[in-house]
Amino acid sequence: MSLSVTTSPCWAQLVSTNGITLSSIAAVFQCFVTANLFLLDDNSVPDVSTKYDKFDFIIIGAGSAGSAVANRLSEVEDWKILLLEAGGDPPFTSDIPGLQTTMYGTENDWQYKTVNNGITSQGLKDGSVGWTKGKMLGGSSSINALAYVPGNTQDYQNWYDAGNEEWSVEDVQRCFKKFESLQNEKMLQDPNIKDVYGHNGPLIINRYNHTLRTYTDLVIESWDKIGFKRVSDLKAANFLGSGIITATATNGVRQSTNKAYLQPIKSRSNLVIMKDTLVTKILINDTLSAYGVEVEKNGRKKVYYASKEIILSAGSVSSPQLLMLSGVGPKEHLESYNIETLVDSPMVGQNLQDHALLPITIYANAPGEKTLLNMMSDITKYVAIREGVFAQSSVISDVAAFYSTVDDATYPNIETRASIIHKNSKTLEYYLQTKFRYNDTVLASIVDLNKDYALYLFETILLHPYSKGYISLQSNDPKDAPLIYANYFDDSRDLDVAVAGIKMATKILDTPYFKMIKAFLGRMDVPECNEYELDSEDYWRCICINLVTSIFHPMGSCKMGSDISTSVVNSRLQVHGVNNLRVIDAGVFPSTISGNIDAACIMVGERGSELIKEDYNK
Ligand SMILES: Cc1cc2nc3c(=O)[nH]c(=O)nc-3n(C[C@H](O)[C@H](O)[C@H](O)COP(=O)(O)OP(=O)(O)OC[C@H]3O[C@@H](n4cnc5c(N)ncnc54)[C@H](O)[C@@H]3O)c2cc1C
Repeated sequence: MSLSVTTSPCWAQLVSTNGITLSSIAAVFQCFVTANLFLLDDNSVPDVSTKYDKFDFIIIGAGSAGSAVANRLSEVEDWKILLLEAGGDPPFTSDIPGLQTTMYGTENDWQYKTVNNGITSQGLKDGSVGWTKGKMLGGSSSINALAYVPGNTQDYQNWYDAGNEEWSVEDVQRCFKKFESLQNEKMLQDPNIKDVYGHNGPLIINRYNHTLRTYTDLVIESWDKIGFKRVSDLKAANFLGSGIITATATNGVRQSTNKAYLQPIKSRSNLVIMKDTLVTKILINDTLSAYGVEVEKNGRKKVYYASKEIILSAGSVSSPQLLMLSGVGPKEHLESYNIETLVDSPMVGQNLQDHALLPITIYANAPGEKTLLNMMSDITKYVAIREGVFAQSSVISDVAAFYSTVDDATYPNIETRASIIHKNSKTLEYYLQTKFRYNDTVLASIVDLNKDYALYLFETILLHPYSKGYISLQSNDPKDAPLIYANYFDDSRDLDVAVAGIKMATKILDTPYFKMIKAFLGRMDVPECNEYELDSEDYWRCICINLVTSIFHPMGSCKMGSDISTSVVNSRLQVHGVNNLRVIDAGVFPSTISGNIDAACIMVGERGSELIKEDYNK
């Protein structure tokens, strides 16, 4: 194996002082990159400092939605567009699906944490939930877990029925198809699947050639037996049932919105992309019209002006923060930080929703252990042909079930994802630490059982929680992260749904495959829960309260709606009370989506761009 001879110093990085971790694996890849043994796509944009300070449109944030907006608006040749992004180029680990979690806690992550409320998530470090968010070109689409889930049509019917007339199901579906490019040959051969996807858009969607397909198929077969009916494609089945999720990846490489929307147009002469540029304030004049932004780049402050509009696409956490710092928000709150209130907009930062994640840990005697040699061959395989475990999302597999705790419902309220982890996994501890932040006791209880058994970690996700949180300022300094009050289980109905959903999912233990592999439920060591019988309702209530985390889907904090007392933007995404200012990101979702929300964010970027073009007859 020539790689092992020429790269022996690289292999030495594999075992760090903490054993083999995903970080040490990333270090091996880095070594190959440095030695020019591993060719990468160019995901960078040149670092410009433009001499111009006047543009037609300024877009704040080059994330999932903002990248789409930058691309679509700069199609109009006589518009000059400035795209401002606080982060830089994505690291090479962004391209490699299996190294996704190695970006958590780095400069490419905003590293937000929720405020510890002393009640929920007490089995996590500091009682606070990590809210990872991408800080780079492509935003969170460059760090996310790559699941492509456009949601159930009822989600968008709900938006429309709430009075948001620009968001009919037909318009929304047209916008999804506009950016999709399905490239899975098997799926394309089935007309029922082919027809529900777009084929000529910028974002490539495919399925993984998953290394654990034998096991994931058996999980789907088992779900089918407990009533989560197997479907041939989840989008075609309107995200009800179980099956394989498509991914924003192809041939082993992530397809972020940076790759899909920005790289192909980075040399457009009417578009300036400025990286490492933090927007600190939106400037609004006496007639309540937004006309510019203050930024900070390399410690220097500067102002840029927009003659037409400013588009805020900084994501659900930063967008409300920037609005408040700029004088648009709840008056009393702004006054408490000595910020002059230009528009008293009470809903800014309110209505925050997230998809809560609850774990189920099932152990079994298959799949077996991976050796060091297996792991070296995994790395070699990816470097050589972009296949194998690093060509697929970190630990989580690509199968999911969407179901309802209400009998015969056609609208799912739970998504469950299966992570299948080899016995005595070398990377499980790192994964649990970085993604879930479990405290040492909880962590040890999961990792210890995995020493002798494979782990089936089912992530139970609450799709439509009633609980709502909010975002408020910590100070009037734009560099201070805002305070995030997630309020998981604030509404007790959510706990009922979560426990009912988990009880439905654990029925999988009674299916033939799980019996064959002698599967059993493992106890997660949370002292408050240890008095309860395993798998009892009380046990699950206690686990849900103590171990609730996030699947990183904050939405709704700049809600779309008809008036300023109940929402932040109107149906055309214009900020109530301010001229020339729109929000286009996950913040505007008026209600939750049945699944992972990246696709919906990109769709919002596409639809928002259409609305802007309509307003200027372009
Ligand atoms: C770890 C993780 C895993 C996820 N997994 C999935 C998944 O598998 N499937 C799925 O569908 N969804 C997933 N999501 C969710 C999804 O990726 C996000 O909801 C979506 O990308 C959000 O899009 P957005 O445009 O609202 O914001 P973002 O994509 O977060 O973009 C906001 C951008 O604005 C920039 N910005 C913020 N503040 C400023 C400022 N003041 N000045 C300049 N720039 C600023 C940020 O750096 C960022 O680039 C995941 C998210 C995370 C974080």
